[in-house]
Formats: sequence, structure tokens, C-alpha cells
Amino acid sequence: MTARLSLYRKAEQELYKLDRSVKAQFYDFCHNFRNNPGLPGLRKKKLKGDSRIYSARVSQDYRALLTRTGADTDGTESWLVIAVRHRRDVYEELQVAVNRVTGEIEFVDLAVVGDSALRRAGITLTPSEPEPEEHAPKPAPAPAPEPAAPPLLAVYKADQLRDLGVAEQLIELALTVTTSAELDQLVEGAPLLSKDVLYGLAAGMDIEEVRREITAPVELDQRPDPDDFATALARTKVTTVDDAVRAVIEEGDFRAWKVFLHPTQERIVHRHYNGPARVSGGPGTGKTIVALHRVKHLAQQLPPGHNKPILLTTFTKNLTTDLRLRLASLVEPDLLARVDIAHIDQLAARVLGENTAPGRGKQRVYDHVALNEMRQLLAELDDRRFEPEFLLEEWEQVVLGQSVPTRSDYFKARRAGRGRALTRPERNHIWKLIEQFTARLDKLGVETWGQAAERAARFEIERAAKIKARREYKDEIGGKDLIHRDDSSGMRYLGYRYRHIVVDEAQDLRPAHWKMLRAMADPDLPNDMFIAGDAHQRIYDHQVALGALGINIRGRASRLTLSYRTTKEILAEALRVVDPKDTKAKVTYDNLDDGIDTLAGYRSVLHGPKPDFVPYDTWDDELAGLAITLNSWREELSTDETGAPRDPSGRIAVCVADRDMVSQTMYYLATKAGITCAELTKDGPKGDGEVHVGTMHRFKGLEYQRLAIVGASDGIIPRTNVIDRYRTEDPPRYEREQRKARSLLFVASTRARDALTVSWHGKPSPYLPV
Ligand SMILES: Nc1ncnc2c1ncn2[C@@H]1O[C@H](COP(=O)(O)OP(=O)(O)OP(=O)(O)O)[C@@H](O)[C@H]1O
Repeated sequence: MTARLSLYRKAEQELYKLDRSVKAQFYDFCHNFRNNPGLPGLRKKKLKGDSRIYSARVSQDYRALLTRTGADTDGTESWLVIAVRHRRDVYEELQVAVNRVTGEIEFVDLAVVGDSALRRAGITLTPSEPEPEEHAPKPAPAPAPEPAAPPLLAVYKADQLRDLGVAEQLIELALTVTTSAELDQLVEGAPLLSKDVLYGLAAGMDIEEVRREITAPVELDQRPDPDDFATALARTKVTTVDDAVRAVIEEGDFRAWKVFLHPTQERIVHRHYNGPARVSGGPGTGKTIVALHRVKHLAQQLPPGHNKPILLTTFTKNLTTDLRLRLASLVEPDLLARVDIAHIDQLAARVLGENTAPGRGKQRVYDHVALNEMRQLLAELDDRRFEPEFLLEEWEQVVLGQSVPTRSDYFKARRAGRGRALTRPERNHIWKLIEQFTARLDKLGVETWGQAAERAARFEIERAAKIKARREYKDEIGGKDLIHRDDSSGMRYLGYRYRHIVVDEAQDLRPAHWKMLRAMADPDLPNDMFIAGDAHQRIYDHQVALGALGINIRGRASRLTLSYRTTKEILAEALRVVDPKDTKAKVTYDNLDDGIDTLAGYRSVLHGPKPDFVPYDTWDDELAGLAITLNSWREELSTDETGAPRDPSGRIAVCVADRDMVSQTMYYLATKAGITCAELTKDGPKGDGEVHVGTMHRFKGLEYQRLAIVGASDGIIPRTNVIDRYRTEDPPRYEREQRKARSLLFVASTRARDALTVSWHGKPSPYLPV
């Protein structure tokens, strides 16, 4: 009799941490077990508490815990290894069960739950192989009775937790925990769904929210049969134990990078969507991971070919590089070759290149160049009726944003969110100025990236219209090919550029980008667009309502709430930046459509030190303080957990408000503190200096082990000298500027994984929670 063995994913993760020798013994064990699961040397025996779990001998000290999941007609048995652990940590009460919500096999480990919680719930664990008396650890003296604190989840009933999918064995325990430290301990060995639900409730989500955001996305249509382990196994993420896995494990931590998606993430990745879908969620909740896994999932479904029917795009060049690296570690080269990875401006430039005769292209310039031109134009005309910034924005957001072609269209254009109303004569005057301004840019042979995006969108929309017309014509003539029709224009070969488009950092794309993307994929096919973004992290002024741009995400929007990057301590402070307690300052954020998004239930499973908030008198003092902090971080990160030397380069970063401060900081650190720096540019870090330094904008989408935000002073965040005049002149703009500055600080502070220091000189920024 032989056996097929699978490995529960938590067991796989645990396995990486074991000594090399134990790993090798485990694979010998697997080999023997697969050849003959009844081999006496395996010393297989049932645990007393749950008749479904067996313990078997891997080595003198280690045991494999297994459950039988079925047998083929030829007698081959299927077994699932649910854990590999030291015999001391095997106890009789271990249980496996089929989760009533997800239908997956799950395993609850009570060994990691704190004694106090177990005692309160009246649970005693019986060691499966008691140590002989003389070796047994002396029982700890009974602690003094604790003062009765109210349970954290006192308002909930067992049935409610059960319905939400919390594992049966954890329910009573969860209702007795009194501190968040106890809850952390409880969920450490818990199945992922239980962990998500309990953290959600503890973070203040109500039952309905948890049901909607966490349980419903992973719920089966029908209650699963609790005894049908074979079917449950098919739903459970496992690794089949074969010889390839042996090689991988023996190579060491080769797969330590592997991220096991949480149930909510998993469901979002693998769902079939009948149209564009969107995933939102606070920083570090895994939106990018989900987007990358989505690309992998879509690539796996493609028919064979050599083209690139999937587009993966994001806002900036350095993020594109990062996406490419991460995707390459996730998919095989042949699948990677089916994905076009390009940032959004690069795509627009490509479209324009295709549609422009050689030598006729324009140079693309950033907005500050355009603003200068606008200033000069107004100076030459001696026209002071409108501020140059106002005119440039009016042009960007109203004229370009809505593709307003003529003056009479501009008279009718919607100007929602633009602040002060304009009379007809004023609109007339502005239109004239904008005409002069665009003629001026034209003459210089330049265009802004905004203009380029608009033109690219127009070309793509025309292209899509041709594809549609061609299809309609084909339908009319009964599906025949269009051999004779408009062959000259290449229409015969025209098709949508992509089958699937996946967008990351979606909150910052311009309306024109969305129009272009929409026209690049067939709107009649499912799974056409997958959009990941968070409006709380919008740091450019490009607000959009996807629905109005032909991208309808209704019914296909999901939210992630658990942060895997930032510690609870950092998150708590960062949240106060965008969600201030002071209700006067209450700020709202959109959901990339016409609704509102919140960070309700946003939480972390990680713990670390509280962030430091440090005041200084002067900028020089602040830089000197920064050097001390960086030196001690550098020292601490120069060895790993085992004490072996490690290169701390690229693990530490300094974030400042503007380019001048970047130069000053780098100069100070290099000349006065002997710390080498690499500036974070559009293309990523420049050079191989050990500490990365950049403006807040450059930190979007990145993460660092330790981060210092310096110069977070009043007047700098936000730049009061720039935005103060809008306070009375243009209050909506003032609001928008404030919101952007808040989001910048929020993005910056959520880049830190383990440690965050925020400092300022003079008065602190009003957005800091100090
Ligand atoms: N299921 C998971 N298990 C372990 N780690 C995870 C998981 N999902 C995400 N992470 C880790 O959390 C971190 C943040 O993930 P990711 O960059 O995808 O988040 P994000 O939501 O895109 O963040 P941001 O909005 O700040 O850019 C990464 O280090 C990632 O590897």
C-alpha cells in the first residue's frame, strides 16, 4: 500500500524554520511514508483528543502530525501533514476540522495560546509524550490571580463568531481574552480566516462589516460536509510532497520569499469578474501582492502564444521596475513573457509614437515648465485677472480633463470641485488665454504629460471606435472576414491591444489615462480590468470617478483591511494623520468612483516599538540628531538575528518634503557623519549609498525596515507660503492641497516596517499626532 502526501501550508512555512538535519529527516520520513504508510517504524498513533489526528515519528525528537483525507479505489491513501514539531509540543487535544464557511481543512494550535487565556477558558493541554519526571520542566509557580478585566470581545456571542468562520476550538477562548496581547497570542496558531475575523472585530469593525469584507468573499454557496475530508482537501491550499519539494527545501530558504495569500486576498485574485474590478485598502494590505498574483492567475489561463495580452501598469517608472522584479520571482519566464509591464506615461508615449510621423514628435515637459510659460505669457500680456496656477489647473482639469474642444463647449463645461464659479465673460477670457498658452507651447515644440495623455487617449478611443465599427460590419455581412474593406488603413488587423489590464497605484492616474486604458481592452470581455489603489494615498491632483470614464466597477469592488507591512504602533499614529480625532478637521476620501472610502477595520498583526516624535530647535540640530539615529540603526542592522554580519544598505531611508532638503540632508550625512546616501529618483535609488534619501513623493509604493521623516515642521508640511492664499481665494483648492499634504505624510509614515522616527524643527506640522 502506498500513500500520497500533502503539506498543509502552515506546516510548509514552519518547515523552513527547522534545522537542516530535521528537514532532511522529514523528507526521509515522507519517502518511507509514501512507500508504506503502515510501516511499523513510523510508530503512527492516534491522538486521544481528536481521532482524526495521528502522530508519527520523524526522528527521535520530532513528530509529524497527519490526518487521513481519503483513499483511491486502488487503495492509495491520501494523507495531509498538518504540522511537524518537537515531541514536547505535541498534545492530545490537537484538532483538525472542516471550516463551515470556507470548507477548507483547518488546524488549530492551542500550544501557542497563552496560559492565562487557556486557564480562563478552562482548557488543559495533555502532553502526548510526557517527559520523564527528571527532565520535565518545573511547572511555573501559579501567578497571582489577575484582576478581572472585561473580555475584549464581550459584546459578541459564540454563534456570531461561528457564523463568521472562527474555528470552533477558538470561539470560547476568543470570548475570554482580555488584552490585545492575549489576542495576538491566540491568533498566532489560528487559521487565517479566524485571525482576520477576530482582528477585524477587535479593531472595531461591526459584525456586518466583517461579514461583508472578510467572511462573504470566502464563503461557499453551501455548508460543507464536516466529515468529507477528501472534498475539503481539494479546497485547501497544500503542497504535494514530491521529490522536487525535497530539493527545494534542502536548498535552504529558497522559498522563504513566498507569500501565502490570505483567504480574502486569495478570493480577490482568483475570482471571475464580468467587468472591471477594483481592490482598495490601506497601505501594506497587499494590494500590490494581489495585483501581481492576479497577473499570474490571468497569465496561467491564457491560450498558448507569443504575444503579450496582459498589461501590468502603474504610475511611475521606479514602481514599474519593482513590479517587474516581484513578478519575475512569482511566475515562470514563459508566463512573464506574456506580460507587458510599462508605466502609464510610457504607454501614452508609445501610442503617440505610433501615431506621429518621424521627427514630428514633441518634447514632453513637466507641469512646472508649463507654469513658467503661463507666468511669462501673463506678464507679457500684463494680465492679472487670474493666477497662473489657477489657469493651468483650469486647463488641466476642465479643458483637458473633459476633452473640451471649443469655446462654446467650455461655456457649458462642468467645473465641479473647481472652487469659485465663473461668469460667461470670465470663461470667454480664460478660453482666450488658454488658446494663447497652448499655441505658445506648440511653438516651443513641447507638450505637458497631461496633454500627451489626452492626445494618446483620443488616438486610442478612435482606434477602439474603428474596432467596434469593424465588428458591427462583420456582423452585418454574416461574420465573413473583411478582406475587401478598408485594407489600406490596416483595419483588417485591428484588435484591442490587451486582453487583461492590471493597474497598481490607481489613485494617481489622470482621467485621460483611464480613458486610454479603457480603450485598450475589450469592454465586452470579462476580467478586462483589475484596479488596485487607495484614495488615502493620493498625492497628485488627479481625482477621478471611474464610472464616468466608462469603467463600471459596481458590484466588483473589494477591500483589504489587514496590513502586513506596518506595525500596530506605527499604524495607529499614521492613521491619525488622515483620520484626525478632531472632528473639525474630518477629511473624507473617495473610492475612485462617486462613493466614499474609509479605512474602517484597517489593522495590523505586527508589533514593534512606538514611533518616535522628536522636536528640535533648528534644522542643523535636526540633521545632527538624524545622523545619531542613522548610525545606531546602521549598527543594529549590521548583524542578522543569528549574529552573522549583514549589509544594512537599502534597509534604511530618510524622507523629506522637497528636493532642497534632499540635497541638504545628503550633503550633511556624507560630509559630517560619514554616511553614504543614494538619492531616490524617478528611476529608483541612484548609486549604491547605504541610506536612501528622497522626497515623500518618491516613497510611494516602497517599504523600508527603518525610516526617518525629517523636517516635518509647520510651514513645510503643508507649504503654507504656497497654499495659504487659497484659504480665502479658493477654499476648495485649499482643502485639496491640505488633503494632498496629509496623504503625503500618511504615505511616508506607512513605508516603515519596523521603526519610524518623525522629527521637526520649530513647530510641528499640524497633521502630526503630537
Ligand atoms: N498574505 C501575505 N502574507 C505575508 N506578507 C504579505 C501578504 N500580503 C502582503 N504581504 C507583505 O506586505 C507588504 C505590503 O504588501 P503590498 O506592497 O502588496 O501592499 P500595498 O497594499 O500595495 O501597499 P501600499 O498601498 O502601501 O503600496 C509586502 O512586504 C508584502 O510582501
